[in-house]
Amino acid sequence: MAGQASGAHLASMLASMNLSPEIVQRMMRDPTLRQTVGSNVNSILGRGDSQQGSNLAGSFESMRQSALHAKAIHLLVLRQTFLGTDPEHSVENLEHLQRIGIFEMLVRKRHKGTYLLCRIISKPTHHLSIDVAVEDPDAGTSMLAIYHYPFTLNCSINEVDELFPIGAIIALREPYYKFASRGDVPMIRVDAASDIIFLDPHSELARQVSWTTGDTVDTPSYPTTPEGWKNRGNGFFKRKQWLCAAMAYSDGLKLAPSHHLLLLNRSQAYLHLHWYNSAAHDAESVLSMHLDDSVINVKAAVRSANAYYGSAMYRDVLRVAGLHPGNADVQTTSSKAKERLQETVTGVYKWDSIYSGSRGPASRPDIASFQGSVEVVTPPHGRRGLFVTRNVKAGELLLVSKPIVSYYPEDNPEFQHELFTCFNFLTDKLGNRCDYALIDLLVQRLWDDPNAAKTIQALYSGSDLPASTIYPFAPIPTRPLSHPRTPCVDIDIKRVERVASHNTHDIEDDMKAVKWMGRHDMAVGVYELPSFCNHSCLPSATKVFFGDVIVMRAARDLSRGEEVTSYYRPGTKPYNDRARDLNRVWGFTCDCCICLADRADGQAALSLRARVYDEPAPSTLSSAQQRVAELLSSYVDTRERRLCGVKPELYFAYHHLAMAFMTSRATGWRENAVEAFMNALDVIGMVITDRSTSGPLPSSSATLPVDTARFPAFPRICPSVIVQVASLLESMGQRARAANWLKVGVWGEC
Ligand SMILES: C[S@@+](CC[C@H](N)C(=O)[O-])C[C@H]1O[C@@H](n2cnc3c(N)ncnc32)[C@H](O)[C@@H]1O
Repeated sequence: MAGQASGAHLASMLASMNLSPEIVQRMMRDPTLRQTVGSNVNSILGRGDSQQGSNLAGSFESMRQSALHAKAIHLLVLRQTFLGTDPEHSVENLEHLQRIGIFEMLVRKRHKGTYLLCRIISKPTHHLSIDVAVEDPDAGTSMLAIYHYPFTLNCSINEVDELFPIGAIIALREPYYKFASRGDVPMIRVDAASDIIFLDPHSELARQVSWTTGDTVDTPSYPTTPEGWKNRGNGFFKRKQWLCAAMAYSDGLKLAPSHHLLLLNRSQAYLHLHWYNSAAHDAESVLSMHLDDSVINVKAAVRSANAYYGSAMYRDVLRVAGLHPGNADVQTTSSKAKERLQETVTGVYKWDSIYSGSRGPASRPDIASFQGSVEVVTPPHGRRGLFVTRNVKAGELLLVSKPIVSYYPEDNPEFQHELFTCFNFLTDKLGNRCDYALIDLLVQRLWDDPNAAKTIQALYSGSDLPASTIYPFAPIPTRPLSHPRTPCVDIDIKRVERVASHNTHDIEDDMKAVKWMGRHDMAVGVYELPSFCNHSCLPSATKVFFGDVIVMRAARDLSRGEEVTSYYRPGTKPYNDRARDLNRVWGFTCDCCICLADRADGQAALSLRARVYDEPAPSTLSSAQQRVAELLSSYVDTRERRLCGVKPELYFAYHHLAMAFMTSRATGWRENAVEAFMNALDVIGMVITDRSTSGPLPSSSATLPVDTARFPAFPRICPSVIVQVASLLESMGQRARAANWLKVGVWGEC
C-alpha cells in the first residue's frame, strides 16, 4: 500500500489498538495526531517490507504517544470486551515444543506443539490488554496482545514499560494467532499469562538466534550486581510498584541466592501484592539464616507473621510470636491471630462491631472464616451441594466466608469515567468492569497460591467442564514463586473464566440497597463454601453480607443431612423472570416448592404476575387494593401451593398497600397499614403468631409475636417492614407491642 493512509485504514488501525470509538473519532479529527499516526500507518500495513520490524516499532511508538494524548484529554471512554470464549492455555514444557516463526503462523488458530521465540520491539500500550510489537528471528513481526497479566489492570504505563521492556526476549507457548475483533490487523493473543516465558538473554535459547533489527533503541540497561538490583528494586518500592520491585529483587537473587536483604525486601513487596505464600517463605528463609543482626531478624519475624496472618494461617502466627516474645509488632499480629482463631474454631464473633465497622465503602472486614456444621457432599444420584451434618436450629450460624477475591468499583475510582461492557457468552449476561476485574484478581490469587488454584479447580465450571479436583482436599505443601514472572501453576484461564461466570456473588449492601436500585457497577466476589450452595427460591439458609464477607444462617430448623440452599434470584421476583434468569445464567430449571406451586397455577397466572411486577407502584389506595386483589386471584389453591406455603410476589403489593394506607390517612389507616405490612411478612414466610394491635398482650410480654423456629426466606427486605410495624404500633400508644416487634427485627438480624 503506497501513499497517504486512507482515513478508513487509519481508523481501523486505531480501533485495533482497543482504543474506544470516541478516542478514535477524536484522534481522527485532530490534525496533528492524524498526521503523526497517518505518516506511520503505511509502514505497519506494508507487512512484507524487509524493514518492517523497525517500522512497526517506530509506528507503534507514535501511536502509543497518540493514545496517551487521547487519554490525557479526558474523554469518556467506552470499553467493550467478551468473556466465556473458552480461551486455552498451554501445559507443555518449552523443551517439548517446536519453534515456529510468525510467517508460519498466519492462520487463525492456536499453534499446538509449538512455541514462538520473539523479542519486544515497541513500548507497550495498555488498555484492557497490553499490546506490544514483537519480531522473531526470521524478520517476522506482529502485534502481541496480552490479557490478564497480574497487577496490570490498573497499573501505570511506566510499570507496564518495566514489565514489558523493549528488547525482552520471550517464548510464547502454543501461541494463538487471530484477527483483531476490530480493525484489520491480525495479532497474537495471549490469555493465560503463564504462556509467556521471559528468557534470560544469556540463556541457550536466546543466544542461538540473531535479530533483524539489531540493537533496538530504548532498550533499558540493567544492573550487573546484587546491590545494583537491590537499589533498582528499592526505587520501584518507593514508587509503590510492587511487582516491578519483586522482579528486581528476584533478578538480584539470581546472582546471590542467599542475599538476605534482597529476600527481606522481596518479602515486603510480596506482602503488598498479597502473595502471602511467597512472602512467608522469603521471610522464613531470612530467619533460618540465624543472622547476628537483630534489626534484620525483627523485620523478618514481622513479615513472616504478617504473611501467615494474610494466609489465615493463624497457628503459624502464634508459632512465630512464640519464638519472638520481645517483638512488639509480632505480638500485635499475634493478638489479632488469637481472635481470628477463636472465631474460626467457635463461630463466636463480635457482630456489633463487625456490623458498624463494615458500613464504609469497599469494606473488607478483618475477621476469620468459619465452617459450622455443614459439609460439601455429592449424594448418590444427586447434585453436589452443601448439607448440614447435624440437626440445627433456625438462626444458627452455618458459615462465615471471606472471599477468595472481591472487587468494588471504589477500588479503582479512576475508571469511573468509563462505560465498560463485558458480554459473557457463557451466561448471556452483560457485565461490567467488576466482572472483568474478577478474572484478573483470580489469576493474581492463583499465581502464588497452589491451594487457591486447587479450590478453583474444585468449583462448578459448567456442565461440560467437570471439576478437576475433588472437594474437600487436603492442603498441599507450598513452595515460593521461583520468580514473580512464573506462577506456581499454569493458569487455566478457561476454567477461571468459567468459575467466575458460574460462582460470582453480587456483594449486596443493605445500606445503599444497590441491588434494588439496579446499579450497573455492583461489587462482586468469588467465595469457597458458598459456591457449593445450590439454589432454591425458598432457601433453607439466609445469606447476608458484612462488607465482602458472606454470613449464612439456617432459615428454619434443619435436620441432619438436609440441604443448605440460598437464592440466586429472589423468590419475590415473578416466576417467568426467575425461570428465565436461572436457565440462562445457570442452565437449570428450578424444582423448588415455590416453582412447583407457580407452575401448577398455570401460565395465565404467571403472565399476570409478571405484568403486575413490571408496573409502576400504584398511586392511590384503591389501585393498591386492586393490585393485591388481582394478584391474590392468580393463586390457585393447589396441593403444591399448600405445601410451599408462601406467595412471595405478593410481598411488594402488600408493601405498596401499607404505604397507600399511610398516605391516605383514612379512618383506621394505622391498623390497616399494620395489617398490610404483616401480610407482606406472611407471604414471604414469616409465621406471625400475634396479629393484635390493641388490648392486653396475649401471653407473656417477653414472647415475640412471631414463630422463631422459622425465618422469613428473604431477610434483607424484612427489617424495614418490621420497623414500620413497630413505629406504627408506637404511634398507636402500643409501646410494649412496638418493643416486641423491634425485638423481632433484632432476632431477624442476628
Ligand atoms: C454455584 S454452583 C452450585 C453448586 C454446584 N451444584 C456444584 O456442584 O458445585 C451452580 C450450579 O449448580 C447447579 N444448580 C444449583 N442449584 C440448582 C437447582 N436448584 N436445580 C438444578 N441445578 C442447580 C446448576 O448447574 C448451577 O449452574
